[in-house]
Amino acid sequence: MKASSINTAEPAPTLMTFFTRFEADILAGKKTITIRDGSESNYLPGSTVTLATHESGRVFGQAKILTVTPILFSALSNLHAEQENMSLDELKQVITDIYPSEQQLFVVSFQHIVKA
Ligand SMILES: CC(=O)Nc1ccn([C@@H]2O[C@H](CO)[C@@H](O)[C@H]2O)c(=O)n1
Repeated sequence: MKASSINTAEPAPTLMTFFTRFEADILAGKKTITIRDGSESNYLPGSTVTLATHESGRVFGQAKILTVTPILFSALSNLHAEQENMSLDELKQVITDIYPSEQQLFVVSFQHIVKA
């Protein structure tokens, strides 16, 4: 990973937002990773984050951050798709919609621990 990809000036975030449509899968333990760009890659493994909806900021639980791993868009595989509870085609479409033309991404794995 390039040093310039790591934002060392900011403290590790304690809030992680998700589109509301993913809430049920997260609470059911079916979605255990999220894929973010460099600006959202500063999560600290071992830390606990509050989960909230992107649309309204409604808190729906807490999760423990397990790992943060760089990944190129071109290296996304069925393993990632399984952990997102979607097909690889769906996952690539979702990521392209959120992060157009971004190659360098980060897999953030988490364990959902508390329901709000
Ligand atoms: C709301 C917000 O700030 N940002 C994001 C960014 C990503 N995601 C989801 O993570 C996976 C890979 O990107 C897919 O399931 C995405 O839909 C999300 O829910 N919210």
